[in-house]
Amino acid sequence: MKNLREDAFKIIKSSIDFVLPEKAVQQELEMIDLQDNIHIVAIGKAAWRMAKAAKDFLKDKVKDGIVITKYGHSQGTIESLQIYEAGHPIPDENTIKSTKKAIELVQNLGQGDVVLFLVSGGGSALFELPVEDVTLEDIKNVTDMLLKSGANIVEINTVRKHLSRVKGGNFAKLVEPAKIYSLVLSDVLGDRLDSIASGPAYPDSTTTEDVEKIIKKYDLQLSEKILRALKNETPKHLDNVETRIIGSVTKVCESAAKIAQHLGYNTMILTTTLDCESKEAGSFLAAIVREEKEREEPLNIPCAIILGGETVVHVRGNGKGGRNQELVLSAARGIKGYQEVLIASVGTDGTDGPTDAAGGIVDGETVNRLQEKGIDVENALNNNDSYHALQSVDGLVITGPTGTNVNDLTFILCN
Ligand SMILES: Nc1ncnc2c1ncn2[C@@H]1O[C@H](COP(=O)(O)OP(=O)(O)O)[C@@H](O)[C@H]1O
Ligand SMILES: O=C(O)[C@@H](CO)OP(=O)(O)O
Ligand SMILES: [Mg+2]
Repeated sequence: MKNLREDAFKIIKSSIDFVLPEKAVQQELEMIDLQDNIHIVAIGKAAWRMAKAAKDFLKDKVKDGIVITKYGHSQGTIESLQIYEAGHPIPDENTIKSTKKAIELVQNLGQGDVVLFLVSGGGSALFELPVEDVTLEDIKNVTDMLLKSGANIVEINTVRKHLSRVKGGNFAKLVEPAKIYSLVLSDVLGDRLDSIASGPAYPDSTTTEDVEKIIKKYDLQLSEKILRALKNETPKHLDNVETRIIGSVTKVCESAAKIAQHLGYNTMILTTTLDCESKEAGSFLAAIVREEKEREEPLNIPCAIILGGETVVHVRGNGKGGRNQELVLSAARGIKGYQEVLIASVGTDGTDGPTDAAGGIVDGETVNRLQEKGIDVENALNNNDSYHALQSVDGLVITGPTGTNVNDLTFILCN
């Protein structure tokens, strides 16, 4: 007899453990011949663990360095490195303060110097110094508007890059003439290096014309000042950078598949590029569950169907939630009454939206349990209040910050 819920938590924990950055950072450093006097700059939600792994491996070769991560994501001091925490997903004063410190660290380096740049998602909010005339307040407003617009991360970062002195390759320019080795943990579908953390050390493929299209597409209401600032073009060529991707959503899907197989499920990775509206993804997953229960297609049961990606939410209500929680709550509607089924979805960084949950988990009884509590699923979804709905039926997955960030893992278990 299988315990689907227990298995789901095992799959979540083990597959996230598998994509913690330590091993990947070390493996990559073993292949690069770095001399002494290395300067570490680590940004993003996985910055602390990436920097710790690099320092443990390179030891005294590290001259100095800086870690900029999200609040609650650092785990103490690291010898020779300054550690900062700042606001995410909306940047704050500490974002600017620590970014200035990073610039100070690199701006007077010479040709023989090397910056080891450790990049992970979250970097866009955590690493920022706006172009002239644009204030932190402006950046906060634009970020908030973009995050709620339903724009995907590539579109969001296309706009952010054109307002920044460090994004879109601009940081690499500040590091010149020193060289940058960049190790990147990808949380962007298709591993687009100019989008991950807004590509501070990668030639930017997006243009001011792209920015204009995005403003039109999402009807963004921006001031004259911001529109003027958005005319800044980003660097298209960089000569001082070498970049390697050391982890992505594909890896977490592969590890989830292995664990599910080990637990006795027939397993398939359906996609690693799920990118539609969260609610629609939920409905689609419910349809797959019904197919499994009615016809045992596409897999014989017991089965685990795994998806990776990053869905989007048009936030219109004023509830609390995140894209993974919204996805599973939406899915709960379509699997109502089915026995021995489960759908789970989590952010591998341990935080889904502005909540303390990594994601959510639902089964065939979830909607009935919500009704017993007097919660209407449609209302909760319309108000983007998936967190409180799931909380009332023990449907939240809480892991705390994981120290990695390779996007979202979603899966179905059927027995
Ligand atoms: N109440 C809500 N319900 C669902 N999604 C939300 C809600 N509030 C914010 N979001 C979504 O959460 C996203 C930010 O969540 P977060 O997990 O920090 O993203 P990431 O892990 O990609 O940094 C925003 O893009 C927004 O669309
Ligand atoms: O920093 C960013 O631009 C994005 C993508 O890398 O990460 P997150 O969605 O975690 O903020
Ligand atoms: Mg993201």
